[in-house]
Amino acid sequence: MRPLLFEKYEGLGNDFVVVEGTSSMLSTDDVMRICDRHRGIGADGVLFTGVSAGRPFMSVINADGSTAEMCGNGLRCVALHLVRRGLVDGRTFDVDTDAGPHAVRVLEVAAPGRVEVSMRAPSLAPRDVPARFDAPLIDGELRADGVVLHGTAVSMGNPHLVTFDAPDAARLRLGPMLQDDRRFPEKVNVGFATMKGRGAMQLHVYERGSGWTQACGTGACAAAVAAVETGRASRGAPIEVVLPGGPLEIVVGEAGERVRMTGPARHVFSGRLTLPL
Ligand SMILES: N[C@H](CCC[C@H](N)C(=O)O)C(=O)O
Repeated sequence: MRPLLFEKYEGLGNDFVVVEGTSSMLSTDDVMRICDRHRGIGADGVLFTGVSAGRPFMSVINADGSTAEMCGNGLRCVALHLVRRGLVDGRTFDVDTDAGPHAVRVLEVAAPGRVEVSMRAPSLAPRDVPARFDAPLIDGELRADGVVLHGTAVSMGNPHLVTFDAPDAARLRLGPMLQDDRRFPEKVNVGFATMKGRGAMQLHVYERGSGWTQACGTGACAAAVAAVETGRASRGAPIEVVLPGGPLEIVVGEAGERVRMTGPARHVFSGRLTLPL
């Protein structure tokens, strides 16, 4: 039996258990039980954070125990946590993630919990997503379960497939199906977007390893990038991405530049549990 101190956070209803330490602290079973909304705390994932050798870090484990390279809503929650706990100086700092050498940059942690971050630059290269296509998938035709739709594959450090033309009636069926599509060897987060003019969209995301969530930060970034790459939105202009849990403001920079995401993060409660649950 071992105690575990944790903090519960949420960003637009995408909720996380935040633990100071590394992901080696918990087994896959621990994470799954912690995230279980009936037998545990309940969360879309567990975030591990702290400062190592003077560098803030974040690691992400999904509710099903799978590892994710990046988490946008989680990053805002971790940024708020690091500031609340006095583990970083000031309001602007870099955070190392498992998405490779380019740290993401927290630009501002403003009260009450409005956080602006500079996400790493997106990539549409199939090898980066990763995806089994010969060329970048930009409004490329896909067939799934007898439905013909068009999708754009984007890496935000984690893999995303965004479609603007999936029939609403098919969305609930297509989300889980496309998440496991064999063309995405590490599975994929699936975003179903509907443009509302050039500066706004509605978005529902079926997340890899967590299912339908109230919000997906990297999904909002990927959908904004896909909208720009397919001519549905403009670079440099704010795009309001409205998710079931609320809106995020995304600004897509020039090609190869970072994507800015602004939205809320909220500390819900502190807790202590005894493992194994
Ligand atoms: N399920 C995602 C990680 C969490 C992403 C999402 N919660 C966000 O805010 O970006 C994946 O496996 O890539």
